[in-house]
Amino acid sequence: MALEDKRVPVTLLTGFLGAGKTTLLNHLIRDPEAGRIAVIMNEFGDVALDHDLIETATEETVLLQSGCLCCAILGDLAKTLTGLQAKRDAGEVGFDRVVIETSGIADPGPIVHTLVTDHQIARAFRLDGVVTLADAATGMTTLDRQFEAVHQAAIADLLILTKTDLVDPFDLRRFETRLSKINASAKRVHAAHGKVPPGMLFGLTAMRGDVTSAHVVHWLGISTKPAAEVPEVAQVAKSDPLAGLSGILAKPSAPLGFTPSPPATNPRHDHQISSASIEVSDPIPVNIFDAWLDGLVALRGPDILRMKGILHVEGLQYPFVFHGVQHIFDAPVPLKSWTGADTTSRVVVIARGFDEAELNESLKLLLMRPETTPEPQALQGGMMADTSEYPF
Ligand SMILES: Nc1nc2c(ncn2[C@@H]2O[C@H](COP(=O)(O)OP(=O)(O)OP(=O)(O)O)[C@@H](O)[C@H]2O)c(=O)[nH]1
Repeated sequence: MALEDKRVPVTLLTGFLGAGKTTLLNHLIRDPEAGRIAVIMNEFGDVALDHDLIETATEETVLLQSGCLCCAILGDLAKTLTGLQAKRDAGEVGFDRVVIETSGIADPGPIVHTLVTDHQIARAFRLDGVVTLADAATGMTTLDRQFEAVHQAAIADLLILTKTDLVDPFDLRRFETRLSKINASAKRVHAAHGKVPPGMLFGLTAMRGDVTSAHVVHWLGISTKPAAEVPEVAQVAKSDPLAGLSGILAKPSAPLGFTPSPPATNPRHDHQISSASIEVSDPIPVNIFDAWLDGLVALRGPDILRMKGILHVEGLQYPFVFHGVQHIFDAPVPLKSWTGADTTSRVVVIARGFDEAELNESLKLLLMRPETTPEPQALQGGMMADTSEYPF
């Protein structure tokens, strides 16, 4: 039976300058179906305009000003969240969830890191999803010019296209295609002037112990085709599974065949973004997964915009869902109530500066099988070493 996660869900609402975040938020907080929401807003610059534009339907609206949330005032976010929690515990305010509206130029990565790694925050709050608004009218140019906008799209669980009324269907399709190349796993919807049913914005990640397999597959956004049916993957699985593994592992300077990141020559274009996914039908030995992950993170950590997946580990009865941004991972969540015979692991990676073939090749390492696999509990270090107990 899965333990109920009682922490307050936090939605990160991001999107480039003028994408329509405040417009959407105004609709949201007026919608009775959205429940009680505490809003944290961040504006970059001296004039706190958005704060004035937000109607006072929420019990608690906090403005974080004079700096960008993703850099200068990350510490303020931690203080604000813990302050909100203290007021809630004291019965001074009531809210069931928090929405953080980032400034338009914020890189959402560091904010996600803070939500996940700050122990005080993570005790009371959990990331419920990243919602990114993409302006269909100006989005193409913004993606060309601003890497923050590319990262905002890449990290999203849900992409909301705004201002679709201002573009013709052909341009809209081109924009959608571009977004799908940056982040194939995010669901995409259109919103006219910020009108989105609240239910669509919430419960986006599968980082909860009580999720269903359908929810996980939806969150990962990849097909449910078994690995054996994917010709390229099946071929690798059948070739000598250990060929190269020990050799690769014996070369710590280039573990698992990854090459160190080349210096970014033009970080402002999303053609440097690639994504890849894999499905592995049989449980993965924990040391294979740890070796793959360690190698990827050690050499290419800063380039990993997002990684998520469900993992069936050899020797464990139930799978885990995991989620990482760059080298930082949420505590993996064991799905103890998982039922059914499906043991397919699914992993999705969105990265910068990778050749897509290289990314696919690295994922195929998850199909390798050593002759003997240590018990998961016996392993030291690595992601799985910390996951034997549900932390909440
Ligand atoms: N035509 C059209 N305009 C929209 C739509 N959504 C929002 N807008 C307008 O876009 C402008 C910017 O919207 P905001 O909600 O302030 O955008 P924001 O993302 O909060 O902006 P920043 O805080 O500056 O980053 C406003 O004038 C909105 O009325 C839409 O679907 N269609």
